[in-house]
Amino acid sequence: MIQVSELSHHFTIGKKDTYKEIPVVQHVNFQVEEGEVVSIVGRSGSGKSTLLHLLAGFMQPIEGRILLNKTELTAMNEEQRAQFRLQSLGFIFQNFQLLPGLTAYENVEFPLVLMGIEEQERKVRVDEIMERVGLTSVGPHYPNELSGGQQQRVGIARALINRPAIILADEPTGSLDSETEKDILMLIQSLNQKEGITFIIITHDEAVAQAADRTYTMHDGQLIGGERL
Ligand SMILES: Nc1ncnc2c1ncn2[C@@H]1O[C@H](COP(=O)(O)OP(=O)(O)OP(=O)(O)O)[C@@H](O)[C@H]1O
Repeated sequence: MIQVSELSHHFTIGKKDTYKEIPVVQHVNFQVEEGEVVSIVGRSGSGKSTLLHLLAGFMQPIEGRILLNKTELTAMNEEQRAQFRLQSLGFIFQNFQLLPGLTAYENVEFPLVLMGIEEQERKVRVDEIMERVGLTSVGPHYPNELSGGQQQRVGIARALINRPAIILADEPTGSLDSETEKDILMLIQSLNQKEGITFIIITHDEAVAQAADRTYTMHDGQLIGGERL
């Protein structure tokens, strides 16, 4: 389902004459099967978020290939990647990244507006997803009127709204207290088990890492481990 080969990326920092290349992802190879939950752990600055952003097509790697469901993401231009993301991927952020001027309902609905889906169908789909993640009563509320856990449920509902086969999550429980973290973890597990959604989750959290089928460790831009326990 996900096949990554020889993926490398560096950032360029500094001024024109004295610029430096900082390698961040180095010759990463890995595969994820349909329906797996894979976690990625590793020290701060080891390159985890950069790897996930490459998988989401937010940016293009310097080298290497990413195949998502047999589609080569790395062969697409920026606009094609954005379109592919909108149609086929979900992304969950640590700090939720909700639009503050939109209600919870409108945040979840937003990707469908971008996809040009008409209002009647949008309503059916948003209502169904909101119910599934336990958000029915908070639809009219703005993000700043919601708890952290509720905001993350809105983030998850938004990630689910395009019915993606793959969800990428960058520290999805990193801003939550431990009780709320458990709720969100259970929601992720139930989405995986009931709907077969594949998850790749970056985490610092032991409980989240342990709930995964496999765990990789990112170390200085390289991915190690990942064996099935
Ligand atoms: N846009 C950028 N320009 C220059 N350097 C960057 C950029 N983004 C990230 N970096 C650098 O790349 C390295 C890896 O960053 P990344 O965010 O991928 O690490 P991480 O493992 O996700 O860290 P954390 O756990 O703290 O989120 C860091 O040294 C960071 O400073």
